[in-house]
Amino acid sequence: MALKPTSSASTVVPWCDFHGQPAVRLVASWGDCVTVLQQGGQVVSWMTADGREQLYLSPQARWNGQDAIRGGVPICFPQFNQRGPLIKHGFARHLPWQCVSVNESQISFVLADGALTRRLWPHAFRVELAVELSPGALRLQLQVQNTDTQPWAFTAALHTYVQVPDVVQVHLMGLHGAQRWDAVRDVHGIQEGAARFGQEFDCVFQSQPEQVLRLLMDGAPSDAPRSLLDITQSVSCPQTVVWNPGPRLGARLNDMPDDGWRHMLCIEAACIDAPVTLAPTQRWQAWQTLRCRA
Ligand SMILES: O=P(O)(O)OC[C@H]1O[C@@H](O)[C@H](O)[C@@H](O)[C@@H]1O
Repeated sequence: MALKPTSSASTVVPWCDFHGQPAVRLVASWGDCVTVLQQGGQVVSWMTADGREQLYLSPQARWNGQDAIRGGVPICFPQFNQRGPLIKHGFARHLPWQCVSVNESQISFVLADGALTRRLWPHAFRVELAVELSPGALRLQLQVQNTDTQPWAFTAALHTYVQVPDVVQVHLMGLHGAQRWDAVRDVHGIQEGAARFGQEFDCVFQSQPEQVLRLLMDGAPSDAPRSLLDITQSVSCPQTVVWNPGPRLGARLNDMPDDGWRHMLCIEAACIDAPVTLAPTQRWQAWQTLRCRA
């Protein structure tokens, strides 16, 4: 699974090096900047013009070109978590993707089936991730196409790691009244008020109509402005997964520092409870947007 910069013939790709791995960095004219790794088509940095990094990336992430990278926005495809026979969260985050276009505000990467993926999952497919910058905002658009002659089914998620000053101080609003499955306790219920963190948190929420999640990061140092992030997702993602390992599981994750759990919160646009079946040529699209409101 050697990672070599590849791109389509018509695109001149401004490759850069990111922890020894090929990546593409886009700096928009207004100063926001995004970096997408060839491995997994994974966004690994989104820095707004004020110089703030908005995504969490573990300082102990493994940069060997194969292991899943802890942070940024891993793409889970064609399987979410361990809900099927494939490796956890599917193979897409482990493989080299191809950069197919770069312009002043957008980078697109593609993963298509090949000999390796067909050994793991015997289907022809094309997955495209478009990463788009606008001032203070990041939009991730995922398109999955069946390029096979038979139907097949998948689950998927945009597994976004948001960087937070201190997760214990964070309020995640916008989920009040949502049905939730608490995967840590295996309990179904309804979310009351804002979600708060401090212990292992792993919940699948049923998305609500017009859902806007608002992350209020109170833990910023007192001289820093109070910061807010709004997160929306397409209706094609009927679930939102919220994950933080907390101190005990965090200490067992060897690709994360012991206190790493305090600085991240995963908010994932997900389509996982019912697999999507695509007929030949059919496409499915999903998106997630993150918007800073300082
Ligand atoms: O360690 P991984 O494979 O990247 O997965 C991290 C987490 O991803 C989340 O999406 C799941 O809900 C958790 O159950 C899981 O532990």
